Amino acid sequence: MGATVSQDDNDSDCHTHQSPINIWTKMALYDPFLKPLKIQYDPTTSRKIVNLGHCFNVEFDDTSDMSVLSDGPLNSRYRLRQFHFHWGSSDKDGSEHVIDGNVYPAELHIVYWNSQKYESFEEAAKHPDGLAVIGVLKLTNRITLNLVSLLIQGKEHSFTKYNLARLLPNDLDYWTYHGSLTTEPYFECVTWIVLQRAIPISSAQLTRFRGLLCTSEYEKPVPIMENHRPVQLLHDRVVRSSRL
Ligand SMILES: NS(=O)(=O)c1ccc(NCc2ccco2)cc1
Ligand SMILES: [Zn+2]
Repeated sequence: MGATVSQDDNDSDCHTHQSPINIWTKMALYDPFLKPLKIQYDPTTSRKIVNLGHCFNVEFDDTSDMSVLSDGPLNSRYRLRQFHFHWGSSDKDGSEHVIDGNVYPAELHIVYWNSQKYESFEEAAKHPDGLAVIGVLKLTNRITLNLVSLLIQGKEHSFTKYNLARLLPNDLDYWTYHGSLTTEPYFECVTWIVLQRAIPISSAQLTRFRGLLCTSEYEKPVPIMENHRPVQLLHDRVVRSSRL
């Protein structure tokens, strides 16, 4: 009889840095050496918005260091690749990270890769310091209005001069921990930076998310009702906070 593989192979000892997690704010360790996030953004780098079937991405030109993230918990400069959202089948759930047991209706992920050490996003994703993802809850109408034309999987169209700053709160205090991609291939390559300021998102905007279809033109329409992963075990990790 061969060895039995645990149902969720993330329990095996080589998958102990998975994401998302429940952040118990009272257990987070204030680290005075954490710097403020430095977010440099050039609106001319936004390229297109695309329905990937399980979510939609706003994608950027990441052929040079035009829109970059540095400082914060990071030791390198990270280049902006894309941002996307996670949501639920109702306003009661949807976020991936959970704060003191509280689930939010949706979560934005702004995905950067370490262009100082690695040649490409795909290469960076194979290393523990390869990616940095900012998690935040915020939505502006321009994105949801664009979803109307992205209804079916595979659809995309140009999305230029987008001002990313509209997605971020003024207060950039954050929790940070080492974790993974929250979808396949679940690589443990992400320095997570979860903003402490959650900005409300309207129910109408969430409804438009759920209106996105994961089917193509010729199939029976199936909406992307939810695409958030359950929280994972913290194991030996400590979450640090940029604010006392
Ligand atoms: N939800 S997320 O921010 O953790 C996230 C971000 C990016 C990918 N990309 C998937 C991928 C392909 C090759 C390497 O990586 C998957 C998940
Ligand atoms: Zn994500």
